[in-house]
Amino acid sequence: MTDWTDPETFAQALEQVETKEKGNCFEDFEEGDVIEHDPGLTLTQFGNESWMSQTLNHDPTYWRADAAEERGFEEPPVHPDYLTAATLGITVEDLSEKGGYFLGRTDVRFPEAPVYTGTELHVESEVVNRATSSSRPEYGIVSWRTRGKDAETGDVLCSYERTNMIPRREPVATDGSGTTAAEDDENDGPDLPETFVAPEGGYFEDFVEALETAADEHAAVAYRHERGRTQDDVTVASLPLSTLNTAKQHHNVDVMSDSPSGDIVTYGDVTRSTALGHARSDEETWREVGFDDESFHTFVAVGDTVYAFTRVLEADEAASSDEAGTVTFQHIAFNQDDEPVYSGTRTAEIRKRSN
Ligand SMILES: CC(C)(COP(=O)(O)OP(=O)(O)OC[C@H]1O[C@@H](n2cnc3c(N)ncnc32)[C@H](O)[C@@H]1OP(=O)(O)O)[C@@H](O)C(=O)NCCC(=O)NCCSC(=O)C[C@](C)(O)C(=O)O
Repeated sequence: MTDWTDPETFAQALEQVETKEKGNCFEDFEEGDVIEHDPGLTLTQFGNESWMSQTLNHDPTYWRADAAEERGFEEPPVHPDYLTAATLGITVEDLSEKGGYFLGRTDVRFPEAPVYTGTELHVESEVVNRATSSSRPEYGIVSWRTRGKDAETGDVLCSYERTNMIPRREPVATDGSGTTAAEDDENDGPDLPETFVAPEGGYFEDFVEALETAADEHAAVAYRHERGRTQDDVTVASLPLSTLNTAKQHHNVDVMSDSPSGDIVTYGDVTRSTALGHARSDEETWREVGFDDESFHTFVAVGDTVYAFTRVLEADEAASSDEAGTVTFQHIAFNQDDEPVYSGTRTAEIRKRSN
């Protein structure tokens, strides 16, 4: 009788059998397709707190009943970064489990009303664009518009448009016209302002004052945050799986050894949330309004440290509450070699100093 566990026999069996594949390739997506994602999850206090603790998002509003009540919430709400990561995590099985990297996202929006733990999330996505990659024939580029809804009420809790590199079944011939970083560098040297201004504090008025100072001098409001978070097994593998993100990029070292990164990499939402956590620790955040033009520039892996840099772009008195004003930031996450790994603009309401 055949011993199927004999290594030689088993190796041959492995070669001959069909693999029940997961996920979809570039060719499987058609513009206009709407995909209702079967996985869904309940936004739990444990999931919320694990995400926030590990990404250094320690704003007491999300942790303590008295601080939440002071902000007008019934209890500590779900953090917008965990909500965003969970909305995306649920989509991975259908959209990006096949591999390929998260390149960018824009138009990330949240409603004004807070979301509380216990809410069941139901997510759907529409394919909005498919494009050939001119530099990487084995991949295509796909964009989806995704909506995370309260499964009970149907209210949209988080929406965005995301773009990924997605493996093709068959590589295509390309013109190879992608511009390389070296070519870009040849054209321009750095063009930075002479002076950098940092706000004195973290209230809305501090950002307004810093912008006014910078307007008077040939200057920009830009500063770095001191904290860094070295990536470990928890941030790279555990946090994405806690959002049902099944992308092999984060937990299958075997497959990833033969990929552009050569190793498992941090989930883009962990990298970005960590940098935002550093930035928020130096401000009085009132409410997250949205994010645009988010890009992931290079890989982050176990052992890399995520730091954050902030530019303040605009401040506006108008906000959903008299207690806050609206500030637009550009945040850049960077690693221990000072290489940008993520950038994006963020619009947030920032608390005003009480008189
Ligand atoms: C992927 C790498 C190696 C390619 O690096 P490269 O040097 O080959 O090229 P590139 O220029 O950066 O980008 C390749 C192509 O994508 C295009 N592209 C680029 N960005 C955008 C964008 N926003 N929107 C639309 N298109 C974009 C770009 O224009 C170019 O087109 P081309 O081939 O025709 O010249 C490099 O960009 C890189 O290392 N990026 C970081 C990727 C990363 O670490 N992402 C986060 C982790 S993966 C993840 O979280 C996964 C997730 C969430 O679980 C899940 O989707 O399932």
